Amino acid sequence: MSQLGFDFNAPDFDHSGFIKRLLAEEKIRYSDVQLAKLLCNDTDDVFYLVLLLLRAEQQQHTCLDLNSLMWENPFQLSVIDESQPLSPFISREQACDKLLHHPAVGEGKPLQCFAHYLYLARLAAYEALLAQRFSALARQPMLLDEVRLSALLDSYFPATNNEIDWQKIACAIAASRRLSVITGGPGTGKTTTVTKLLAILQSLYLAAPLAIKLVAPTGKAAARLTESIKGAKVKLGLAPELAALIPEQAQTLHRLLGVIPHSNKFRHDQGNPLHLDVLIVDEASMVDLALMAKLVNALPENARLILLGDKDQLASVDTGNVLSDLCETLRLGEVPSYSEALREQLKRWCDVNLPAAKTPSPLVIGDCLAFLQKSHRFASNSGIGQLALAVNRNDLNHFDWVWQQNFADLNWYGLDQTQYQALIERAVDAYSHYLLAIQQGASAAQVHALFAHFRLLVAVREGPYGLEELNRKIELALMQRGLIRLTSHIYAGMPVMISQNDYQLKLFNGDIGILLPDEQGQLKAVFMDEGETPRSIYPARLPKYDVAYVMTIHKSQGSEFAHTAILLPPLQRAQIGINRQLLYTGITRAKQRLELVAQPEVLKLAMRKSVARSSGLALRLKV
Ligand SMILES: Nc1ncnc2c1ncn2[C@@H]1O[C@H](COP(=O)(O)OP(=O)(O)OP(=O)(O)O)[C@@H](O)[C@H]1O
Repeated sequence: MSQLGFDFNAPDFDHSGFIKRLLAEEKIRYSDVQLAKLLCNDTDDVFYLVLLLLRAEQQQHTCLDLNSLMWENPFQLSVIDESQPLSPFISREQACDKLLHHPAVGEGKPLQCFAHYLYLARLAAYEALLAQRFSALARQPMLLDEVRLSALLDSYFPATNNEIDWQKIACAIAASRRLSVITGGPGTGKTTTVTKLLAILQSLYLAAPLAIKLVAPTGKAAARLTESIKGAKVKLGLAPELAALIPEQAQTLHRLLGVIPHSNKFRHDQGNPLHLDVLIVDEASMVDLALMAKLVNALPENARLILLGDKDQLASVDTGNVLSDLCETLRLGEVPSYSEALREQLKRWCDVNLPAAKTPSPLVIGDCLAFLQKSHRFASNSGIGQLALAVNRNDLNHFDWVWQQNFADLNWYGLDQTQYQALIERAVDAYSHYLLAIQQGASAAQVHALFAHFRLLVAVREGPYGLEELNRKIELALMQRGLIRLTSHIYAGMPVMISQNDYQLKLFNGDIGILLPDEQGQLKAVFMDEGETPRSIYPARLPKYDVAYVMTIHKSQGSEFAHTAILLPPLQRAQIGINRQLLYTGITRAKQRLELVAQPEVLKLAMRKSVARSSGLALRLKV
């Protein structure tokens, strides 16, 4: 008997049968087997660990966490026949020992180990670089006029009551450090805080104003940041000379870094750093490990990096979970664990006495974190805000309470054929406004604004509850109402969402265009880019796209809609891909009205299921 209690990896273990079963159950891909064979000559423990690593990478984990691996059934095979082995390993100890002594593992080798994590070398290198740069930024001291900073903080955050002003604390932290992370849910004032921060920084360095750049991961998110900063500047009523020193125009990260066509490198890197003093990255939860590493690597010496985002949203589409890893120690309702030195500084600058941390922050970047927890967008009578809170905390009592309140901004319909059909009709009503505006000759900007008012969000692509089928059903219903003329596969008013980056055309995953006739009546896809200027492209030249009446919640990240509807599949189809972060992200896309079409059990299932991605970043950032 083995240490795992099963005699699976006996000398006569049927490797080819086991691999066939992994392929048949779609636990691995054929190409994974080929790659694993390249790295390991034998079908041994390390071979299977590589298969598991490749599987983890496809699920966007940065590494394979050997501590949380279910060694008895690591591939999560279904138990059909008791005599069929579920694990190729004799014991965890033996597998780990073989791994450490394997010729493909180690510094400069294709596989690397760090603590109890196994990596593909490329991802280990990104993670190590990021940890090293973040630590250096967090430790780099800054010269500061404390008296002036304190006076500026007081003028931008006048004391109102006895409550701790966390926005003021966030500003104090970000003004005094090279690295800061400001996280918070929707409407907690991240943009307002950062606008005040920029005003404070420019006031501190008035003699030589700072070069400030604003970026976001997608064009849509950059456009939103531009709008929010513009709005926040107006609300703050800044003196014109100071307002002029605060940029409004945000750009995409790719544009800032300078895309090189057909290359995964950027024009700006360590050898050719960016020209800036302060970089603000909004929607940082969407930035994957590789992009964040390349961004941080391209920062010039002495630059400040300020990351903004909601740590509880879905992680980036690609590998990693950087923002969430950085904010790992933050808990809703709790004061962050700041060092004694920072608490002293905050007392001097903000006149605030923060309680000593129960345990010191284990992270080097602990003093760089600011957590905004009070929503200023959603009043206590807003159902959207309360529902987001209940879901985020997985608080079923609060969830039930929310639905007893009959909030005006919240509707929940169950899921049956009638509700499904009614949702399509409501979507058609909502989309009729922008389509009628096209018929009346409205400008592209107006059409885009009307289209952006409403969106139907779904969890999946395929099947009756998925993006593709629902897009077709909405198109058909729009045609039946005479709102579109569906004579060919493209038509006036057709909304498209780009699903593949095209660096030449400067069209990026998530960009939204609407097909509109030009002066000659020729249909062109019109995009609004990050600014107000429309850009037209012949439909035939477009990279891969989806019709955009319906969007997956994943793709909706970084966007907001005044009116948002969410459709979730029934329980029997909801086991994969439905989780708390997905539901929370969907809910927080809604600004004024949210409707949910879902079974209660599915909402509760989503709340229970929190997903985490394996990564060693937090461990590398340990003090
Ligand atoms: N301290 C405050 N007191 C009153 N209103 C505030 C305060 N901070 C922010 N607001 C208002 O709350 C709203 C949301 O603020 P803001 O856009 O800065 O939040 P955000 O966290 O950036 O939101 P988003 O979810 O869009 O990222 C704005 O209307 C803003 O003016």
